[in-house]
Amino acid sequence: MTSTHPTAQTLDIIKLNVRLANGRRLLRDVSLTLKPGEVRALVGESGAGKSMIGKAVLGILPNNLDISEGEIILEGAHLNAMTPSTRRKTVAKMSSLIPQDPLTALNPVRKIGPQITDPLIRIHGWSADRAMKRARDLLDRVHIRAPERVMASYPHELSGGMRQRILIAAAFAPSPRLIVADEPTTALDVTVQKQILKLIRELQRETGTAVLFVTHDMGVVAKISQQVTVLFAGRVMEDAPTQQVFEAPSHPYTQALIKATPTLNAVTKSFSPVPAELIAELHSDIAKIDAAYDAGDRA
Ligand SMILES: Nc1ncnc2c1ncn2[C@@H]1O[C@H](COP(=O)(O)OP(=O)(O)OP(=O)(O)O)[C@@H](O)[C@H]1O
Repeated sequence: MTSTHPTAQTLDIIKLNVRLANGRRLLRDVSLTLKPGEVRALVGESGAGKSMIGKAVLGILPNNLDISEGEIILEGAHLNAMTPSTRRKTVAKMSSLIPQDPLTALNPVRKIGPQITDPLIRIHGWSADRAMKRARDLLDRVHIRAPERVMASYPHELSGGMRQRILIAAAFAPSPRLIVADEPTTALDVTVQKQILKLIRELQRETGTAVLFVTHDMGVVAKISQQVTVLFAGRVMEDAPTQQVFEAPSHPYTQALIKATPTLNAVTKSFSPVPAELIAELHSDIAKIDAAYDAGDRA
């Protein structure tokens, strides 16, 4: 049977490498897929390259970093083959970001309303009325009381939890195919974190939007995702269904991450940090892989 779609995936990342100008690789042959309606967690400790994958997909890598090799295919569109301006428009139409820090993500001198409606009008070509109605509906859906009053407020007049709800509403408003959620609960209080996670999960299920969910917390992985990519130093250590990862983690680093998560081990209180010897061993393996890769480049 032939399909009219060039790919059945929402997102396909194939052997993605990101380098610094001096040649040092920060992402190393990262491959992953995201099916429509799926949540894939990207998990690993600080510096693993989780955010960088999200930024590479959205085309917002810092200027000093380059995609040196690999493919990013969003809804069948080969992003790396596009001109920067076509790429920007394609990504803006198909995807949204829920950022880590809601305060810096919002413009402090603009009211909330236009910050939600402007992209709907500018990028998606909606009428002002349609955009206003959608903003009101979504604010209501994320449990913001008095949406009209909130839309007329400035970001500093609202709590951190409310600001993050607003960004969740804004991300879901255009019904994107993909949402990148970059540690969306890290900057919030623990009780607010739980509510925000629940909200993202509910909206994701209702809308069927595929989500790439960046987190350092295996407890969050267990709650939100169906698939997991475990990263260490810009390299995929394990890629498997979430349930399988918790029942039978195959990589020692995944096993160590699970043991190191207090919320997963709250009953036994037997959590322990990722062993330094394991980290050293993984770094040494990666140095060998990099040397072989660079030798291949020079050959
Ligand atoms: N603009 C940059 N220039 C140089 N190195 C960078 C730059 N941005 C990130 N890095 C490095 O790339 C690696 C991956 O960074 P990234 O932010 O993706 O990590 P992360 O897994 O999201 O960690 P965290 O949870 O701390 O944000 C890190 O070693 C980081 O220091």
